[in-house]
Amino acid sequence: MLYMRYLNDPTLCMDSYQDDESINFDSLRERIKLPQTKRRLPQCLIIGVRKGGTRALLEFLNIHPMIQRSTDEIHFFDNERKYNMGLEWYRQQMPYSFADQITVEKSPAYFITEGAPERIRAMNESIRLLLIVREPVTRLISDYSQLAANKAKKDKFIRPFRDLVLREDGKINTDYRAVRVSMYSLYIKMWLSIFHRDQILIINGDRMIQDPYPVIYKIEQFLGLEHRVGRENFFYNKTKGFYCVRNYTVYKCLNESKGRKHPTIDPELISKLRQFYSSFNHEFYSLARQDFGWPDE
Ligand SMILES: Nc1ncnc2c1ncn2[C@@H]1O[C@H](COP(=O)(O)OS(=O)(=O)O)[C@@H](OP(=O)(O)O)[C@H]1O
Repeated sequence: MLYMRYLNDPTLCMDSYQDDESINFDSLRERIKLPQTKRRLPQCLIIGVRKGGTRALLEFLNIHPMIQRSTDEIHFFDNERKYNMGLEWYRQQMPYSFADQITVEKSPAYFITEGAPERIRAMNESIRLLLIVREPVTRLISDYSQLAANKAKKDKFIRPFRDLVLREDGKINTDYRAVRVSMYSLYIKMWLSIFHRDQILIINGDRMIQDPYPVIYKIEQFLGLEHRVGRENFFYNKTKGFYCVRNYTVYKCLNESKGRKHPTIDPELISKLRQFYSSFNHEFYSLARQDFGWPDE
């Protein structure tokens, strides 16, 4: 009965980064299927951007009792093999939910994948999309830090940031994927050609780091949800240097792969990168109908 209450009230579930002593609600939900629940295709997707704060956003949203989220990134719409397994396979990857709950999945690669918007529209043309972006140079450095950390784990050689982002002639190396991902205007165009602007909420990831509460409040409105996530659900953890979440049972921060220390980059190179992104940024503001105010140099 106690578990029934926990399972019925997902405000009590902050399961993706639970420690060993806590109850793992995701796995419990998998084992105890409540009557009236079933796996449903997502009605809301976090489409990106990589290193924008997608995991924090998903976990913050998961505090809401009317939201159920897929803990894993499914990569259904950006992976041919998975896409060919069909929508029924995708549905099976989703958590159990009640009919009035909203299922959310996040895979940051969707944002940059050609064809993903068409595939998503074919699943649900009235889907709600969340895109969280960060200042493009910060995002690039974050992306590099992740790739460097992965190489370090495998004892592989890590090329310096400068060598990857600059070509031999000193121009910005747009062949480097991490550089390209921050050229947001290129990708938002393909989404806006498929979806109505009102179906996409674009979130400022740098602001969410400073104060997650208003961001989640806005998303509650966007998704037509009752306001249920309060300021009291967030607390700033000095050691982590980021906001973490709490409710009746949980007091948790994202794991160490989120909020990595970034390498120090030569300010001249930062300035050069900002200049490079400037025209893409202004085009993005105009398409997004939102001025993010990112520095032009
Ligand atoms: N509350 C909270 N806790 C920890 N980290 C936070 C939080 N809010 C935003 N962020 C930022 O999220 C960055 C990782 O972004 P993603 O989760 O989108 O990364 S990924 O694309 O899924 O790998 C991560 O980037 P790095 O700082 O480079 O690690 C964080 O800056």
